[in-house]
Amino acid sequence: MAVAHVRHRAESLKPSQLSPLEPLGSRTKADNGVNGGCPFRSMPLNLPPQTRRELRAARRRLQPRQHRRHAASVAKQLKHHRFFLRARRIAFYWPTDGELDPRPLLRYANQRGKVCYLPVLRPRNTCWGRGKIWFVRFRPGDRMRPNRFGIPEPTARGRQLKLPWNLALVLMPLVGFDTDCHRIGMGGGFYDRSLAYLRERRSWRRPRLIGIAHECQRVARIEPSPWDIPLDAVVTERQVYAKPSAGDRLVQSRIAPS
Ligand SMILES: Nc1nc2c(c(=O)[nH]1)N(C=O)[C@@H](CNc1ccc(C(=O)N[C@@H](CCC(=O)O)C(=O)O)cc1)CN2
Ligand SMILES: Nc1ncnc2c1ncn2[C@@H]1O[C@H](COP(=O)(O)OP(=O)(O)OP(=O)(O)O)[C@@H](O)[C@H]1O
Repeated sequence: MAVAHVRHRAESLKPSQLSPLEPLGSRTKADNGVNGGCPFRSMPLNLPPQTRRELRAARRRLQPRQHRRHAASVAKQLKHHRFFLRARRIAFYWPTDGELDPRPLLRYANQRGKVCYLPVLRPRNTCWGRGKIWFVRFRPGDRMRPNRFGIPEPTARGRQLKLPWNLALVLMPLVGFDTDCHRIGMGGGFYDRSLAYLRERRSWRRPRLIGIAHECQRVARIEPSPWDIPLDAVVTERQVYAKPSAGDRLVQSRIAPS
């Protein structure tokens, strides 16, 4: 329903901006953007601002009942996911702007003895630089204060702070994703900057990264930018999208038409 609404809105966009907003299920397999049938084959992360706005509007249009159902479904799938089961320290986020609500899973995780964190924009002047996030320990009921974007954050004073390499799993909000687990965020680059160390030191401790989204945030294809950190998986109310393995990519390139 929400997707149909997006399609209706999309009709007023320029042709080059149409396809990422269309439900992929409405196209034939040959036309789904993977093999060139899609006029919008790939989408750079430095998107036209209008595309980000449309994707954000799509998730905001979901009804409260749909939000609850999606949140419950994602929690149900993740409770049994091996990354969640194995992780002790897990970063969540406080939902804003129609994002899928991870708080049912947060409550469950807290009951199961997991140590939960929320992102906080650079709480102090530290060597962990500008435009990055810390992760602050959070228990349901803790005091919160809005950050500069109006998103509630736990107050950092006296709380345990963690950097990403101390976490086992980071659940990430997103604005758009594709089935290769590429992510478009709000455009601040906070997660990418905070995880940039993973590009330089591959053997460095790496948290598992799972994007959480509504199905209506799926786009045909995102061309990753050089700073983009790929996710291990994306979970929606419908399914878990796992990052294709190197083996899958090899097979795909062998069968792809030259
Ligand atoms: N729930 C949640 N928490 C999060 C993020 C997120 O995406 N979701 N972030 C993910 O990185 C960080 C915050 N990043 C954000 C980046 C831009 C905007 C935003 O609304 N920008 C406005 C412009 C506002 C302005 O310039 O003052 C906009 O795009 O309209 C919000 C959060 C950390 N916490
Ligand atoms: N590792 C990095 N170092 C410096 N700048 C970066 C890095 N990663 C991203 N940026 C900058 O951040 C800006 C926004 O990046 P991008 O559009 O990928 O953000 P995003 O992933 O959508 O946002 P967010 O992570 O906050 O949800 C880019 O213009 C880029 O210049």
